[in-house]
Amino acid sequence: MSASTGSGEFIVEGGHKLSGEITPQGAKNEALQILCAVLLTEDKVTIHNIPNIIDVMKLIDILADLGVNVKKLGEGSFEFEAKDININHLHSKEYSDKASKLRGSIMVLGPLLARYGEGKIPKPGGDKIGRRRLDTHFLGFKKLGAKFEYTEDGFFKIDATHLEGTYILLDEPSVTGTANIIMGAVMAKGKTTLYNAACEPYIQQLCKMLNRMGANITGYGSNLLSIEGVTKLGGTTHTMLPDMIEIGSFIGLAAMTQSELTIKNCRIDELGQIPTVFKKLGIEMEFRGDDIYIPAQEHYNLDRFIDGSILTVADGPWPLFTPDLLSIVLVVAIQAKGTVLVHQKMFESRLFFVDKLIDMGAQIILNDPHRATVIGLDRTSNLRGIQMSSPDIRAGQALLIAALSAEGTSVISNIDQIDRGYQFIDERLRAIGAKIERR
Ligand SMILES: CC(=O)N[C@H]1[C@@H](OP(=O)(O)OP(=O)(O)OC[C@H]2O[C@@H](n3ccc(=O)[nH]c3=O)[C@H](O)[C@@H]2O)O[C@H](CO)[C@@H](O)[C@@H]1O
Ligand SMILES: C=C(OP(=O)(O)O)C(=O)O
Repeated sequence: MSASTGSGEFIVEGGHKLSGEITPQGAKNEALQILCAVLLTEDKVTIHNIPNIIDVMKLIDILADLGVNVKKLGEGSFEFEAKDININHLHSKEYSDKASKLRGSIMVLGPLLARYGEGKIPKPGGDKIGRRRLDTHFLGFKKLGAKFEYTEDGFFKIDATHLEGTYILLDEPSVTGTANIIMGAVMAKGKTTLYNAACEPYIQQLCKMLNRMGANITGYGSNLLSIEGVTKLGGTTHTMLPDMIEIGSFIGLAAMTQSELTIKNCRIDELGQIPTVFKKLGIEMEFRGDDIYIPAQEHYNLDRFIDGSILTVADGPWPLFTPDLLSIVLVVAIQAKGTVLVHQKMFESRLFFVDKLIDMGAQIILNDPHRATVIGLDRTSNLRGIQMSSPDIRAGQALLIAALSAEGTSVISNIDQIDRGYQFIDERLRAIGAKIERR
């Protein structure tokens, strides 16, 4: 499968205002869950609004290798039929190589366990943003009756002849862990109660899809799920929500580049705290139907807390603010008026990219690996274009936003870190006036 890929670099000429409309792609992290769920039935599953990004295309490739019949119906629309799965493929080098390239591949385990009683995966890839443990997944599978082994050659293996529903208290509300355990439990015997479950819109979408396939899940949207096992699931049609992380990134982009932008079809009702947090950064926005309109703003003032103390923006499991947008918040604060503490609680190594922003002229203190204080420039000086490498998907997008706002030319290398999550980003930004080239 081909994606909007590229190794290579972006050459960005900063300092140009953008304008017009931009439409968010389908949600990356939802797509990774939904695609794995096609393994749960031998019937046809049609999925729309699949983003054309590296991680998603890699996962579709893995499904095809496993024997899923994949048919492209149109842009972003595919039909999947998991009739004859070749479970032996799990032991091949090809599977091992491909599955270790992305985080989302871990979610093939739940469906394979539910349908075939076994699953195997190498340590999955994804962003290198600190320790990313997988314990929650396997604690859940073990509770359902599976045997778990971490093999000497670095594979996570699960086996179960019989899965039985039970009460599971998750040690943390892991997003992919919750999705995996739900998919493992949908066809287990009896009732599974899952407490301290993640409840991101991604999980809610997955549960809605599974229910349409014949599952019996209640409580999604909260941290207490009840799953009555069924014997079989059937086909369905599913449409991905717009990517809320892209929406947040575009809000940040508009503010930093003083651009008037309309972000189309945002499903504002599913955005949780995202608009509120950007409003706390002083960014004006108007909801026009389901579009978010952002006027060109030369200045924006960071809020303070009611008692006048300095604002903190921190992440947390949904419905708290998603960690995937903190890098964008950080970059937006650079040109705001005021001071903000950005507190990345969930990941240990996601803030180190601030060094590059400091090189560009930003006023930031990295207090420790989890916290950075940004002292807004309020446009008293511009960022300068520099040469930099994109360390992870969201830091990459944050650096791109910084580069678009900066004076002069920036070169951003390692851009498949950006292409991993943002579909044809250079083309889409050029369409609203950005001077960006891929080489
Ligand atoms: C493919 C995919 O869907 N990736 C997303 C998924 O990753 P993923 O499912 O891998 O992330 P998890 O939810 O498991 O955990 C993320 C990190 O937060 C920590 N943690 C988690 C819960 C908690 O209450 N306290 C805490 O500190 C975990 O230990 C871990 O370091 O969810 C993350 C958290 O929203 C997002 O950043 C990733 O983009
Ligand atoms: C951290 C992210 O992705 P992944 O879990 O795939 O590394 C992300 O989408 O911001």
